[in-house]
Amino acid sequence: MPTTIDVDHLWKVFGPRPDRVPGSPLADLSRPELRTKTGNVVAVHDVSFAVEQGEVFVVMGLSGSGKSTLVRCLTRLIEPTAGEVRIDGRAVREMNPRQLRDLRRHGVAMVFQHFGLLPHREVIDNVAYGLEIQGTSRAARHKRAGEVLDLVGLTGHEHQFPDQLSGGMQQRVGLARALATDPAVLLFDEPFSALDPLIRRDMQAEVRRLHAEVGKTLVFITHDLSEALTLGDRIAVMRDGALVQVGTPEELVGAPADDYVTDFVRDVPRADVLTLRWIARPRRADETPDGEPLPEGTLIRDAIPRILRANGPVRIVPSPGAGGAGAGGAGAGGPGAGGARAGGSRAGGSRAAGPGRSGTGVAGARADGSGADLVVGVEELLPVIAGHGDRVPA
Ligand SMILES: Nc1ncnc2c1ncn2[C@@H]1O[C@H](COP(=O)(O)OP(=O)(O)OP(=O)(O)O)[C@@H](O)[C@H]1O
Repeated sequence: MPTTIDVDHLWKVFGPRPDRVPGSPLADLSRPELRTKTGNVVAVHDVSFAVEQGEVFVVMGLSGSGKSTLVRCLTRLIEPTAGEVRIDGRAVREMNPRQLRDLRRHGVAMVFQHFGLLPHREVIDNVAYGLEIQGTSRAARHKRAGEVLDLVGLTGHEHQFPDQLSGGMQQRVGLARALATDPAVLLFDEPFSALDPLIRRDMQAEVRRLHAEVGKTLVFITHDLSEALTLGDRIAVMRDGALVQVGTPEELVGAPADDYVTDFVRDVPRADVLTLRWIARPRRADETPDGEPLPEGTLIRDAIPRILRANGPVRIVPSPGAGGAGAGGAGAGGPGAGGARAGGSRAGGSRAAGPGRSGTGVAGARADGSGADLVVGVEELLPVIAGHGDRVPA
């Protein structure tokens, strides 16, 4: 899969003489120490990652961890202090003002929490705004705006004004406006955090549906873990400007890189996120598997009744199209299901996919040469169902 966004050792330092911080001993100071000593804040701290074409990449972290600054640096809405960003292979920091304008008009669109709609323009003209700036004729831009309004379920509302719509509908207009110019990349900065929970869930479903339909590359900021797990093919967890871990929902929940990530995922029901590959083990010589085998990408939650009913362990087989022991994919039906996309990240703290317990789980079992005869029995299920499966040592 081609890389759409490539971020390489990116820094953003606010305050006086920011250039002196990246790569110097000052960068090792804590945020409060650095602020006291120099008046600087490192909002983005030596961050590297790659987003593949068509991927939904979520950036998650507590308030102040640097999510917004990082995402704004991608199109230089905030000027990075050091490092490189490439979008579709083009070095963003080397772009001149005209190239940068082109990138923002055609290549990358943003959807913000505050919808940023123009209050005195009808919905259709809000959606067509980006096309108008591009110089598209009125008829052509209205035609396109009508198409994307249909895509987000707002046909019939073309001639209303934004304040005549609910918050959820206004955010759909924001989505339609971002889609109208057919950008390759959509950046979402906490777009749904002002919406009430039910509408928020609707909008998350809408984003998943649109993603399946239009196949754009999405970068989505949230501080909400369940939103991250619902939407993300991969999730990058930020703390104090740095990336702590980049991984699939399954990797974050199954193998949190440190206490910060562990705290984030503590209350996630593991059986709802982890798949059978996480707990599969080699069959013992005295065991006879029972019943139809289960694909390794099956969510543990969905396999529980089968495994509990079986007379003996159930054989685990590769998921269709999974390509063997690539344990990085979310697998069939998992949150953020969408194939093995764990590769490509150079983030510090990112773990190899798989359960990390030697001899257990698909990756471990195959790595120790025990062949493909893997099983899951009741004894593997119990720790997960009880909610305290083995914690992976750091
Ligand atoms: N213009 C600025 N000048 C100085 N410091 C800034 C500026 N913008 C952001 N910061 C600081 O950079 C750090 C990262 O801020 P940022 O807004 O990127 O975090 P965030 O994770 O997006 O937070 P939130 O979820 O609250 O929006 C914070 O400590 C913030 O105070």
